[in-house]
Amino acid sequence: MSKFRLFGGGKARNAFERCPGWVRAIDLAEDDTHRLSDSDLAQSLSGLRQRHQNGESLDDLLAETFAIVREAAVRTLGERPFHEQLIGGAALHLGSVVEMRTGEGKTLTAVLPACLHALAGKGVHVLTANDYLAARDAEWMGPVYRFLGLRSALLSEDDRSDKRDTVYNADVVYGTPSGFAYDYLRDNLTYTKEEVVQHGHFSAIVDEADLVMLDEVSILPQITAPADGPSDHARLAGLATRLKRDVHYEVDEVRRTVSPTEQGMALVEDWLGAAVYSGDDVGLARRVSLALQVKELYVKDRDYAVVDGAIRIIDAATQRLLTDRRLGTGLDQALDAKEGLTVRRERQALAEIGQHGYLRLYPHLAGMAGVVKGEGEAYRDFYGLEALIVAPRRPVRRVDHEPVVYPDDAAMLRAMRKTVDEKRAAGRPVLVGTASDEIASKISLTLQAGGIEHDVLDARNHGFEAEIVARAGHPGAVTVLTRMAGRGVDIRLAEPEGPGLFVLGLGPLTSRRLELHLRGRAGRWGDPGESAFFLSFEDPHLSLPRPFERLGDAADADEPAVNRLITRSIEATLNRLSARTTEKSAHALRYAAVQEEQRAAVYTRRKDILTNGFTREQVNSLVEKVMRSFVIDARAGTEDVEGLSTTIRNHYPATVGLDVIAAGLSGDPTSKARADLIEAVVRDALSASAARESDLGPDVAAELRRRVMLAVMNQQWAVQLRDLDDTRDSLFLRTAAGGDPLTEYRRAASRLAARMWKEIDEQFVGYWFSVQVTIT
Ligand SMILES: Nc1ncnc2c1ncn2[C@@H]1O[C@H](COP(=O)(O)OP(=O)(O)OP(=O)(O)O)[C@@H](O)[C@H]1O
Repeated sequence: MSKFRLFGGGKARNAFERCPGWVRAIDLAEDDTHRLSDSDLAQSLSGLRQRHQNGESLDDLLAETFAIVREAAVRTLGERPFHEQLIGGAALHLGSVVEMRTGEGKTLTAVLPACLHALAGKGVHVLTANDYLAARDAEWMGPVYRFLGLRSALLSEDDRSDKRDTVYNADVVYGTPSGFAYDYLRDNLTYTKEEVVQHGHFSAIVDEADLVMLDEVSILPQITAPADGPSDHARLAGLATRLKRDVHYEVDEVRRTVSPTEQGMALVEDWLGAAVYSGDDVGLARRVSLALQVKELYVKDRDYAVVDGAIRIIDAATQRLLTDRRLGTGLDQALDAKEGLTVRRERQALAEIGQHGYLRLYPHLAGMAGVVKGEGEAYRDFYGLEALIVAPRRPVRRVDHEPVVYPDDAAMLRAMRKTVDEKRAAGRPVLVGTASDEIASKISLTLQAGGIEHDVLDARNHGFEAEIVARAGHPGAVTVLTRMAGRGVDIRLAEPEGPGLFVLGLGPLTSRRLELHLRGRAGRWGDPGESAFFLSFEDPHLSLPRPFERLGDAADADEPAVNRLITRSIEATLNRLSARTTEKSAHALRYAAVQEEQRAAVYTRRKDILTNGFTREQVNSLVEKVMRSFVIDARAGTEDVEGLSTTIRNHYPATVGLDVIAAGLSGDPTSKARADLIEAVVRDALSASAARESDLGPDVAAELRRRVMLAVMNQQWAVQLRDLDDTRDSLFLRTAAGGDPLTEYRRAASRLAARMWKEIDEQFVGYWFSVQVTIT
């Protein structure tokens, strides 16, 4: 029996204690399932589905299901899931984040809980890092599902013309988080329930969880429309260049905020001749903030590049230029202005949800990753999930060498060429990887200069060429990898008894996880293998203490520096980098939570209306509520008589005369006169509503009530998203003098939410009476 280790505990630990029992039961069932015919095997799965419907829990059905799936995998793929995979699958079922080393077979592992959860008939979503992996896994595992009579489908990000409702009818859907999130957002902008494609959220299994659940939490899938925003970005960019860091504003690199000092605020207001910080125009305050943010936090050729007169964002992890990646409303425009380019038209978000927010919609959520160790706390904090390590099936035989540091990049590359040449000459397949595009291209040039033939696996579109992967395991083959290409590349040795793959990683340092991913390309399945890492003193992340800098300078040009202190310094750098990433994510999530809560409220209400309609009674009580508040909010005395009369007339065809209004407003809001006026207005509005109903006829009225309410909610939610964004960014400015921006933001957000709900009610009433209906 394989061992598995746990950190965390409590309830999770009790549940995991069942794993060994399950594994025994699955093994015991093996002979029986083995004897079943193909069709009987599929039949027994549908029998389990029936039993689940009759009340047996998924826990109770786990062993039988896994036994059937195991047999199906043997018959279709010729692969029999190992104990480690059974335990991994059970842990996924229990909703944890499972560490299974690269090559341990996570793809097949996920099929076990996916089939189990498919018994519930509510759809299981398997999410992975990119389209390529989703397509590969869906196709690869498809035969197992088909064999068992289950439907599996691929949700492709590229091909949006798919019949998506058919995709979601499948038992198991493979896709990317943003692909799923996009459909969720689209569903929440629809007007009829027939247009909705997702059948709710039940169970999600996330592959490459480290990337999807931790690193990319703040990726924000959005549906946008052009907005007509003010375009003073160019002027504000000019202003930003005149302000001085630490005099007029302060920068927090980790939180990625820029806050003006008192002196700075005074200067800005003076220049603009407007009260930027009074809170009246949060939009302007935000644009000032954005101008400062792009000035300080977005560095040209590190974070973005200007290509053919347009901004292209550089992916921090891969150093690759991203096409179509935007930073977010306002930021892109501020960046255009900073670079003196034509400012793009602003777009307004109609709907958005962070990847984290989307994943949290699933009551059952589980993840798997090659490395989980060290990140248990983040999974717990962000998702409330426990982390679990499944020990590798065979001990890793790979020899990992400590990183060594060369005086500069050129020396590092020369050493790389020498090492590659030696290993290749000895008949070993060699893989050279780096996180940086720049270094990757230099690797290739250096190898070329040395006459060393090689393939480059650069996964431009997240896909890699199968032939290159196939060649990569041959003796003497040299392959250069960029980071993303490392994910999921499965290099098989052409000579399993040979010395194994040699992996050489090159700086700059990024994260321990990436390093382990790269090293993990070698020594899979207990294969022999070896890995080494070369860095250089030019590495921007590597802050070595002074003596070592001198050591680097003084050293013979090609002599690497390696000693305990350097190793420790590298460790410290990696720890710092990962703490920083986690802190950034945590910070982003604290803010996102505010929006998430409001979105949940809006979408819940919307879903109710989409499914049940917006009834006549609901309309009436809304009409009553809105009229009541108009009358109560009006001031006593004569001054508001005209005002109130206009307000109510703007909302429905009122017949209440000015004299009645004047009489009603003669007392304070608690007076008898006021109560009478409320009653008169409400009665008048309700009878107008009844007339409207009968003019339209029941069917059209029902349709209109629903559509108007949904349209108003769509519109107001878009306004709310913009206001929340503006508030968030301008608060850094307003709270610069003190106070906690998050607390301020929460407070402001709830004020905005109250305003939004009130607007929704009032706008609904206005439209309900005024929308022209043409029946075609
Ligand atoms: N039970 C099994 N029996 C035989 N081969 C298996 C089994 N499970 C998985 N494999 C093989 O192991 C290899 C690695 O599988 P897979 O790519 O799913 O690993 P992984 O854990 O996802 O690795 P990575 O972290 O690199 O994505 C594949 O070639 C797969 O066919």
